[in-house]
Amino acid sequence: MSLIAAQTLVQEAQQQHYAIGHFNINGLDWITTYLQVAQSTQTPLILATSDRLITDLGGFQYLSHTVRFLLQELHITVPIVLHLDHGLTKDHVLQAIDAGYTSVMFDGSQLPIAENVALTQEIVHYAHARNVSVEAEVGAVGGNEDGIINGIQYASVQDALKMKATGIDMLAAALGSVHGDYVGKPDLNFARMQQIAQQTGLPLVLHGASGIPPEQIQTAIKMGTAKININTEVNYAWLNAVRHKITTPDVGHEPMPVLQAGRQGIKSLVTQKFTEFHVLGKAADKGV
Ligand SMILES: O=C(O)C[C@@H](O)[C@H](O)C(=O)COP(=O)(O)O
Ligand SMILES: [Zn+2]
Repeated sequence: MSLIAAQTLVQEAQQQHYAIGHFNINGLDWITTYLQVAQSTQTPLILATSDRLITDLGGFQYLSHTVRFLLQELHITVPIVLHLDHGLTKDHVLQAIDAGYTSVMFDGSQLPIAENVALTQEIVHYAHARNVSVEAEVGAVGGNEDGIINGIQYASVQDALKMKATGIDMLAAALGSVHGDYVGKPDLNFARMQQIAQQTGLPLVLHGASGIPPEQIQTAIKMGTAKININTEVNYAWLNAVRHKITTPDVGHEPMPVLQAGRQGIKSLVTQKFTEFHVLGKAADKGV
């Protein structure tokens, strides 16, 4: 199957109360493992590359060609989206589209809302003419820097409605989630999430989902969250598995057993998240 855009996947997920897993790529092992888990469990998947890592990962063209090649090579038949995560500039977003990405996020969360909306509008025109889905952000997801959480700005209903008018396909409404490790408990504003979901009707995206307890994930899904972004927890799963393997006495000098342990760590975590998001097996349900 070739790559697809995200809009039908997230709309179906929103209607049927499950969420599509968005998993970030941190190297070739992440791509192959994500694809293998998706295929073996018959689960649709969003493969995401964060703009901040594009150069280190080889660039848009390399990533687009590699993913397309692997779809053929691994005989992938389940729906797969290639998504640009946290696109930093309009120029980068258009480059990703031109390289063959099937979904993009423009992250204008640091801009005044009028500028964020205006740039998103231009991106929507360009993307939709090429059947590429668009995600935008209102409010700002927080971050953990040196053990201090900062930068959280709760999204307002007014800003969400302004962003909906651009014609976006899904909305990252920042409501207290944090990228990376949480300090203390996540403090999500579910009342606001419900208002934004009801008044915009858009599938919502939950960023910074690593470390959010399963019961809060279930609440978010019930309220209309249809795409959930995970990076930190996958990377801990990989790191812990690699660390464990490397410190076994008989590890030897071959990298492959260590890399295989890392892949297994990724696989277990992704399978667990698919189950939590109620998306496991959804490609089989549809007879894809
Ligand atoms: O780390 C990145 O650049 C990608 C993440 O921001 C991703 O969009 C995300 O929201 C995952 O959050 P995490 O699970 O808390 O790392
Ligand atoms: Zn994010």
